Amino acid sequence: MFFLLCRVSHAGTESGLVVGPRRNMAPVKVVILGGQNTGKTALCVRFVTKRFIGEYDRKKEVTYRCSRLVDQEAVELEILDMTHKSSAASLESSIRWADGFLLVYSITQRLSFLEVPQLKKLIDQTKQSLVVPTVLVANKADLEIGREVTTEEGQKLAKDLRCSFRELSVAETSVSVEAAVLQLIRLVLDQQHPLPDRRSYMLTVRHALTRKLIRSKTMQW
Ligand SMILES: Nc1nc2c(ncn2[C@@H]2O[C@H](COP(=O)(O)OP(=O)(O)OP(=O)(O)O)[C@@H](O)[C@H]2O)c(=O)[nH]1
Repeated sequence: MFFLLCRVSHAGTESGLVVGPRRNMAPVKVVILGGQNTGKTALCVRFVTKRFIGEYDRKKEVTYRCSRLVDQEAVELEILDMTHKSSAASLESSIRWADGFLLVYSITQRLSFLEVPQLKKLIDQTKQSLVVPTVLVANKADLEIGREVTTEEGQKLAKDLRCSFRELSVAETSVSVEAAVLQLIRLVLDQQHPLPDRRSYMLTVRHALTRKLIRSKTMQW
């Protein structure tokens, strides 16, 4: 039997690496959203356990907890796996809770692809932001014979919706799943705590604007 609530620890001084100071002590909160049977649970389980388990007896939302080393920082993760049956209220509160999103569709189900823009709109509206860390995941790439959505369509949609894009097969390998989730974590961390050079750029812009404002006020007086 598979345990729905897992804790897998990969943090610490794995491989003798020195873990640097954390940019973020709070867990990074991720929600997985998408249409029915797109492989959301399979993706969560693959990420947490590295295993692909074909069928799941799951009727409600499940939160997985684990940790990872991301760029030599230990990061705690909470991943909420939504079902396609989740109520609108629960969907909205989950979106409010999350820091980042994995939007999953299946390349063999065009309908799941067509549902993505609506979900992204709901995320943007609920978060009241157009820069919400999001990775669009095109799953089931192993089922080429049943493909209904091209890679180019996926890439274009991701660009239109301001998301990163990954086409992968949860069934085939855990490497691409790991890469997709880590990409999302980096997007979240970078948004929460911009890199020093980006921060100093922002400060330069702010100082320049302040100087301009002071000068224009001085001229008015
Ligand atoms: N061939 C293939 N099958 C996959 C892949 N990922 C998931 N599946 C299968 O797709 C089916 C649905 O997977 P789930 O993970 O239960 O999908 P879900 O999105 O969580 O489903 P809901 O409960 O409807 O929300 C299962 O039979 C999985 O084994 C994949 O990459 N390739």
